[in-house]
Amino acid sequence: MEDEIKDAQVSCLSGIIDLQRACQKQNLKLSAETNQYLVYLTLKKLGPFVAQKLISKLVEKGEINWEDGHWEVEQIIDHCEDEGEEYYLIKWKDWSNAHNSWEPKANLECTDLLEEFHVRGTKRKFEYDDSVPISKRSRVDEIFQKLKPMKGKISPLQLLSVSSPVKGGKPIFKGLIATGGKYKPKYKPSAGKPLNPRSKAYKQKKVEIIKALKEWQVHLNAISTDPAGIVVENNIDLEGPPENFVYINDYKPMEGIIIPNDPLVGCECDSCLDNKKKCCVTQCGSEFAYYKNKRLRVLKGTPIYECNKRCKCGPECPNRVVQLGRKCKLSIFRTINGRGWGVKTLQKIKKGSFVVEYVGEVITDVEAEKRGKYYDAVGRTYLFDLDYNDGDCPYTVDAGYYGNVSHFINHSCDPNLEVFGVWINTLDPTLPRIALFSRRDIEKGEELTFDYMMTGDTTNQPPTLDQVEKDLAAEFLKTPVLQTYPDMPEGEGDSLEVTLEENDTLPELKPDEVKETGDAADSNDSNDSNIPELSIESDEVFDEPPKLETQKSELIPKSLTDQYRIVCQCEREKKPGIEENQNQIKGKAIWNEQIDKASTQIKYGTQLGAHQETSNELKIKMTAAKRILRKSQRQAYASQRESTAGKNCESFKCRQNFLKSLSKCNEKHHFYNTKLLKLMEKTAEDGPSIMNIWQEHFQQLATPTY
Ligand SMILES: C[S@@+](CC[C@H](N)C(=O)[O-])C[C@H]1O[C@@H](n2cnc3c(N)ncnc32)[C@H](O)[C@@H]1O
Repeated sequence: MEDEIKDAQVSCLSGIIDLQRACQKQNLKLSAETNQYLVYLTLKKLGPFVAQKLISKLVEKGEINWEDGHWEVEQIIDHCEDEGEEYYLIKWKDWSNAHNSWEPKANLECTDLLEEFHVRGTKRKFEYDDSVPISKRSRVDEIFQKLKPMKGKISPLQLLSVSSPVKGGKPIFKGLIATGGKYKPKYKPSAGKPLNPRSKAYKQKKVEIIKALKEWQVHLNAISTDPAGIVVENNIDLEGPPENFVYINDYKPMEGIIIPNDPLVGCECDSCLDNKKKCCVTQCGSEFAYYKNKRLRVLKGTPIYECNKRCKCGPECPNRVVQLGRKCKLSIFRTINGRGWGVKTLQKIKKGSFVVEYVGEVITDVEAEKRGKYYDAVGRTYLFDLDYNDGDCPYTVDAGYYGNVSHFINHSCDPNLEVFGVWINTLDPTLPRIALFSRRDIEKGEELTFDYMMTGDTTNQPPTLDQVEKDLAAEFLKTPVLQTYPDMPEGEGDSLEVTLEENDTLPELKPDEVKETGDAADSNDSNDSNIPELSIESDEVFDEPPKLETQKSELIPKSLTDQYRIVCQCEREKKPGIEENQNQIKGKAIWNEQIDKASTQIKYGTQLGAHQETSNELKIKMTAAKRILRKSQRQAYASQRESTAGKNCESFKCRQNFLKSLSKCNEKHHFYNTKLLKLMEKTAEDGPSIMNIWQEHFQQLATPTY
């Protein structure tokens, strides 16, 4: 099951988009270097075709000003006609032949070169060396090099925001569709420039689109035989119903392929679930796939055999699930980040539930090879290899032209759906049905996704990111942190063991409370190389303590370190005559060191937050950690106030609390830094040098020093 998708070219953009969006939300600005790196990653993920298309759109919109000559025609190489429209194959100045593109005549202003081409005719053909195949990667690198002078001026989101619907094929823009001249244009160029969303024409068009989508929705529901309905929504752009797409309910075999539909065996059970061992499933050598509630009980990769039309059991049999159709109401919606249409659920889905079947044309491997090349060229993929039979894969499902709602389901590296091969009335091992089940509980409104590349472990459910985070947290919570504080009163123990309990949680903060620190905004414009030297100035991080009437001015703490001294002093005042002994001095040193480190962690964490970490959750936790420190600070003041007022000195308790809070804080920071490191590693893949810079930072920070 390793290569279900032929020539899959889809990489997940979600990470980059989420990252930038989260940054925007928190008013964080990426450094120019980081931005450039993300642009590079985005271009790489989009591939040269789509990347060029989006860049051209930005050029058209005037958001990018190429230096003069960037899209200058160097030579006209070839000419063709398509549906009455004339096209020329252009070699662009300063771009390699890999970027040669077919352009409609109307786009060209180089009359001299056109004349010269026609005079020269086909006698003196332009020659270029295409013996060395130019990789997509190197073409992306070339585009990136051209964008480089605009350092920081173009962002991944900006790039994706101009991505537009692809209707059956691709519109041709100036300097687009770099085919290296190998494919001739098949599609007419799009008419005119995109409409201004505020214009009357746009609104009028929108009304038409909504009407067309409504009609399409009615049409889909009339054809669909599934028990649950389909809704169509587009609140994003002017994309109407897709052209060249026919809704079907079952596989549509291409000419020459026959899908058998008469199983030789069926079961005779009264109750299949109670009679698992004798049921047809076990006879087929597999496990009973479902619980009584019809949810999955088998691991990813297990073949599913359902009771078939020869079986005696009725539709209520727990072993009839996929064959009863989709029971979950879904919506085909327009994504906001350049991924075209997507599918979301309109109701909660429990883990292990059948969601939808992947249907399409069943084609031969030879035909799949051909179509794969085409899909590859237009940067889309709908091919699903039915290679469940030990590598033997005579058939592929193509949902590109014929399909159901699953045609619109997008890819994710952390998907919520899992693919299973299901055999019902067709028991041919090379012709399973493809069913998508939920990998976890899915909330109403969540987009449904599956991993096109099917790269995960085929025997065990791969842990979700969420699970990984939980494991990481559990790891930290498990390890007791021993804090030794030698300066303890007798009887209280010479060491204080601070262990975080499972249920020890940081105070809940609402996202808007995050703003209160202001630290992130301070470092908005800095980049990795100019993280300022750290100093521990309490007023930068903590509240100004309340002034005490009875307090001597020199006792007003300026920093946490000072605060500790006050606590010590307060201790001494409680026990006059006791000199500061070696233990106390040592204890004080440890104390100071801990406070310094905690503050450094907080400041570093905040700076990281400003640079790379954009998770709102992290910011909340950071603020919460600071709050814990502030709270202990307040406690220290309170106890100090009590002691100076001659009341029962609570300073030990206070110090204990303080220590506990600090330890908690340290752990949390260590946890989040490690988490950040993991996240960054996950995003890094094969990124260039900036990754190393980041990793160095993270490695330093992730090393527990206390
Ligand atoms: C099976 S279709 C999914 C529906 C598609 N979005 C549409 O509008 O028809 C697969 C195509 O959607 C796009 N796509 C799907 N998942 C994506 C992702 N995570 N990031 C970027 N593009 C994606 C790619 O163009 C891919 O070839």
